[in-house]
Amino acid sequence: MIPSDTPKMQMPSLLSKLGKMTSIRDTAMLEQSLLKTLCPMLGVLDSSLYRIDDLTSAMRVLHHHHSRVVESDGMARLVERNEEVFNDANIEPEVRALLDNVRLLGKPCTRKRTQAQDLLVAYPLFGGREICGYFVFTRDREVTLTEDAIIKGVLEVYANYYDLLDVSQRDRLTGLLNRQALENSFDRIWSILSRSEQPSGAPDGRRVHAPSSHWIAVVDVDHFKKVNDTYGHVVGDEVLLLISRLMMSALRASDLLFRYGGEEFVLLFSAKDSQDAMAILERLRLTVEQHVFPQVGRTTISIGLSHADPNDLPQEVLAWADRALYQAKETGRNRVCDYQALVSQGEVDAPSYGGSELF
Ligand SMILES: Nc1nc2c(ncn2[C@@H]2O[C@H](COP(=O)(O)OP(=O)(O)OP(=O)(O)O)[C@@H](O)[C@H]2O)c(=O)[nH]1
Repeated sequence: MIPSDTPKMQMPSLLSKLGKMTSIRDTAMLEQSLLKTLCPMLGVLDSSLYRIDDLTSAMRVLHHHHSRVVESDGMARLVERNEEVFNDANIEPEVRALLDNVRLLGKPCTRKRTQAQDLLVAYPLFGGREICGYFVFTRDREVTLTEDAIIKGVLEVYANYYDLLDVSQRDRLTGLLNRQALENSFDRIWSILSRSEQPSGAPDGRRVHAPSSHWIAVVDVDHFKKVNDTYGHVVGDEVLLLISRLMMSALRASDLLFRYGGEEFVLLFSAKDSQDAMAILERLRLTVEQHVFPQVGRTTISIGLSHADPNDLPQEVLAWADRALYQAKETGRNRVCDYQALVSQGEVDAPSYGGSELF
C-alpha cells in the first residue's frame, strides 16, 4: 500500500504509468517502460535494470539516460536514450559490489560513490523467491519511506507482469524463447542491429554489444523422425532438450536462440565475418555430434546460415538461412551451409526479393 504522505499529484500519474506498463506485450518494451516510470518519479536522470538470464546466468543490462539538451531555438529539452548491454564484464566494480550486497541480504542497499557525493541505490527484483535482477540508480539524497514503498510496489507489478509475458514467450520443453517471441521482436531486433552498426552515441540508440556484423542460422535435427519412431516421443523430447542445452553451452550469453518449431531452432548471433560465423556454427555442430545421447547414441544437426544485413527484410534473411539449411540436408546432413557462399558459388539462385516460405 502506498503511504498517505505520497504527494497527491503523483498518484494519478503513477496509476496511468502502471496502466501503460501493463498494456505492453513485449518484455523488452516492458523493461524500458519500467525505467521511464521510475526515473521521473525519483527525480533521477539515469537508472539501470540488471537482469539475470535463468538459462545462462549471464547478466543483461538496460541503461536509461535522460539529458538536458539546448536546441537551436534556445529551448532546453529532455532527451531520452536507452542502451542495452549483453556483456556483464563491463559492470563497474562499485555497482558489482553493491549488487553482491543486495543479493546476499535480499533487500535494497545504498552505497556512497567514491568519486562523487552521490549515493548509489540498488533494489532487488524478485522472480518468485529468487532474485532475478536489480533496479539501480544514482541520487544525491537517501530514498524516503514513501519513495521506498512506491519503488517496491512498481517493481512488484513489473516482476509479476514480466513473468506472465515471459511464460507466453518461452517454449515449455526447452525453456528457450519460442517462435512467437521471435516474431514479436523481429522488427525490434532488426532496428537494434542497424543502430549497432551506427557510430555510438546516436540519440535514443540501444546498442547490442557486438564486434561487427550479425548472422541468422536455422538449425534442424537430422532424421529426428527416426528417433521418435525407434525410441518413442518421450526419448525424442529428451533429445530435443539435451540438444538445446548443448547448443546454449556452446554459445555466448549475447546470442539469441529460439525454438522455432518441432526440431528446428533459429539462432541470432554476431561474428567478425563469414569465416568467424562458420567457425562458431561448426563448433555448435561438433558439440552435438560428439555427444552421446542416452539410449539413442549419436545424433547430428544441419545448419543454414545467412548474413543478417539490417537493410534486408528479417523474414527474407530467415528464408535464405532456411534455403541454406535445405542445401545442407540435400548434400548429406551434419553440415553447415552459408547462403551467401552458395549464391556466389552458383549452387543456389541469387535472392529473389519478395517471397518468404517461413512466414
Ligand atoms: N519428440 C518430439 N518430436 C517432435 C516434436 N516436434 C516435432 N517432432 C517430430 O520431429 C519429426 C520431424 O520429422 P521430419 O520433418 O520428417 O524431419 P527428420 O526426420 O528430422 O528428417 P530431416 O530433417 O530431413 O533430417 C516428426 O516426426 C515430428 O513428429 C517434439 O516436440 N517432440
